[in-house]
Amino acid sequence: MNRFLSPRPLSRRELRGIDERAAKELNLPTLLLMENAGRGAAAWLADLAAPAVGGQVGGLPRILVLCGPGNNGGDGGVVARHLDAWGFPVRVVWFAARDRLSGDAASQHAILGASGIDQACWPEAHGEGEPSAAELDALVAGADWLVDGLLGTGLTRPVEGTLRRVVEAMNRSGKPAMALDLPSGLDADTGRPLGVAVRARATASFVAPKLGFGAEGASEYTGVVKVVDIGVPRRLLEGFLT
Ligand SMILES: NC(=O)C1=CN([C@@H]2O[C@H](COP(=O)(O)OP(=O)(O)OC[C@H]3O[C@@H](n4cnc5c(N)ncnc54)[C@H](O)[C@@H]3O)[C@@H](O)[C@H]2O)[C@@H](O)CC1
Ligand SMILES: [K+]
Repeated sequence: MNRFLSPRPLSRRELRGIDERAAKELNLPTLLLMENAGRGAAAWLADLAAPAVGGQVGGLPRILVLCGPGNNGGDGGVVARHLDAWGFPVRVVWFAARDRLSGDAASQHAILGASGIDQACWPEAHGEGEPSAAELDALVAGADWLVDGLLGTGLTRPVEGTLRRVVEAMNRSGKPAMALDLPSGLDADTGRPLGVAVRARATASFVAPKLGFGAEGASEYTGVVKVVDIGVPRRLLEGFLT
């Protein structure tokens, strides 16, 4: 976390603009930004989930990372790899068909596969069709902490179908969850859920807080918010720094 400069809350458009500039102008691969994002979130989660534990593998809480089809899911893959390297029992479930994953998310899926980390794509593992509430309840029941890598700033419409059922199961479980970038389903600009949204214990917000986090009732979904800096140089943040 950056104790020095922190950007003001940004809109979804401003955020995606910074992401694009970082990739285009700096020739900074988005995989590197994703690595910084996931590593920062994982380090915070390790402190939240295992505050007193250190140095031994036994007894670390079980982490279930739930990934969506895009780069928010890719962030989840990075979180899983770092927590696994620190000794946490980790499982990753992608709620997207393998051939639907592309770009950085597909890279992270391949890296997890090569790392021998327990991961599955729901459609392949459970057949087509919507997961049932009971199946999802059983999945999240086996975890102590959940990581929400379903949807980030790519959210463009109310959460429907499978992802809606996953969000509802996460909320029903009462398990503590860390949201990556923002709680899945929360509109970054209004701070209101689009249909449904994850009620997180903590939100690791990349680059800057989202405009909507200050809205009435948004903290029910974000929980405690921390900004995780991902290596965007100050020049790209000029004009946004408090
Ligand atoms: N671009 C970058 O440089 C970085 C992006 N990062 C991550 O990338 C995220 C944005 O990734 P993406 O643009 O791939 O999008 P997301 O991963 O947020 O969303 C994935 C896809 O879900 C689909 N979708 C949108 N609304 C939906 C809905 N209601 N129900 C079901 N599917 C829906 C869209 O096709 C979208 O592309 C950020 O929130 C952040 O977590 C980080 O890795 C940091 C670096
Ligand atoms: K999320």
